[in-house]
Amino acid sequence: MESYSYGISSWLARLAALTFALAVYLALHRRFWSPLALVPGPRLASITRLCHAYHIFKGDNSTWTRALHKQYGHFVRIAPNEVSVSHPDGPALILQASLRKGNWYRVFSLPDYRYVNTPSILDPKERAQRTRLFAPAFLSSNLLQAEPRFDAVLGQLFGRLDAHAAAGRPLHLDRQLSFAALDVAGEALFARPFGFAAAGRDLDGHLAKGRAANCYAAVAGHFWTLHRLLAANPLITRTGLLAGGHVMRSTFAALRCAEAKATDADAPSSPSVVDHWTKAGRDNPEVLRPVDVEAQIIITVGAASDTVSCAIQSFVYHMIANPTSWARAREEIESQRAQGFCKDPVVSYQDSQTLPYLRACLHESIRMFGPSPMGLARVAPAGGLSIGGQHFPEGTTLSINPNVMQQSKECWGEDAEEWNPDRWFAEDISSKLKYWMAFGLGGNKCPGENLARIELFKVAATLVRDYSIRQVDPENKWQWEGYITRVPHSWPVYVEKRGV
Ligand code: HEM
Repeated sequence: MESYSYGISSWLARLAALTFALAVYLALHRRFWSPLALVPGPRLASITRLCHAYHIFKGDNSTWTRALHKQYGHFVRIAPNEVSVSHPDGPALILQASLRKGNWYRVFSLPDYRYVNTPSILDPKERAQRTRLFAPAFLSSNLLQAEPRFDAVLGQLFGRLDAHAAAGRPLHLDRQLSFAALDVAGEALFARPFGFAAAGRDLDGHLAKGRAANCYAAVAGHFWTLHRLLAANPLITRTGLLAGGHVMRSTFAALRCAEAKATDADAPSSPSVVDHWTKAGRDNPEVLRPVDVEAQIIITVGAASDTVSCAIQSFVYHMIANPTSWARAREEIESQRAQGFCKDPVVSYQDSQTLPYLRACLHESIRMFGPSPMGLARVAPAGGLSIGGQHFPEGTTLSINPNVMQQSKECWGEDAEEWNPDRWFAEDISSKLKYWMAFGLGGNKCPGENLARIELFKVAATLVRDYSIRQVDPENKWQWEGYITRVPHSWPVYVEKRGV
């Protein structure tokens, strides 16, 4: 018996020694013999993905990546097989070329790996085929048919501001903006709100759960095999442990309703995004199964609120820190009002397009602090890819972080890190637009950009016209975590309503 247990422990010791030797070999290989060995970056990052994953988990991936580029230059090895690129040719060669997406994107298969949607499809041709069916629903002309319904939701948001202004109470604008963005998304997608803006509070802990899921997914995408076994496993989703919540229940109820409406000859005109998509599914059953439409809707609901909330927060935060910009934007609106524009209770999208300075401020605030903190990752094609004289072998993951490019002095000039909306009127601005990539670039660009722009312009114009806003503590800096989306918080404000 003794010799039997001695035999087992000796085998275990040998197994441990072998595992250790393999790990050392792998580390040495990645560090010194990999084709990327000469690309600079933190030593630990060249050996293990854990270093990058740690910064994603901490929520500071975007600032970490920016600091690394300042230290190491255009190319930084942020993981054994991933190089972050800040070379000015990078956006065109990586994002505007039709390259396969990095494996991380598979994490968007939600609720589990059986569900395929456009962000989780890595192959560019396959993705483009499906995007062609989904995209028409997001044309501005379609979305704007729902503008009166958006106004009803935004009216609830501004009603909340009015109540806080009247009571002189501090307001957590970040939360109210997220509620409104969720409900505008509900209106656009299903022609019904989720009910957050009316309630003025989180329902079913959606925001908190969503942010935990955002953190989990941002990390889990880099550990796909484990994720597939655990959270993205149909056996787990069937238990219902991870699904559910008010938004999911409302989403599926609205979907069933859209499917029923599809067979209803008396269905009203002005179809919602989901009406368009269920019809596209019926017309193209070989490409788009009902489950594919569901997968696309789930991801779209998830992508539509914190992004918009972050962008509007960025606008307000930067504008109140730069009161001359706020005053100039208000002057612009007043002069348009004198000519009969911008008079609706919530400024119409059409009227907001007569405000070039406001547009410049919106673009500048998203340039300074955009909602997407992750590097947008693509894979070097057969034959590899050369950028600025550096060759990357086939299969290397090359990522571009929008925040790095948007504040690069090489791309934007010496004042790249400073607030300056006037840069958007400079003669050479068109040559810089390829470095403004808050919505991504190329074939994978954000499909929700039109909806986001409608919300951003309407809310920004109405806020500047009707309110004065200041932080409760003017010295306070907002806080934020950046996982898949950056979510600022902890900067309560006082609002004052203007007599307009
Ligand atoms: C200011 C607001 C927004 C910003 C800055 C933003 C930004 C982005 C970015 C950077 C991407 C990834 C591009 C890439 O992987 O290369 C993306 C993808 C996506 N966005 Fe947005 N987004 C915003 C609002 C919205 C809204 C309102 C919706 C929905 C109505 C939406 C839906 C999506 C979807 C579904 C994807 C995945 C697209 C795909 O790969 O097929 N986004 N967005």
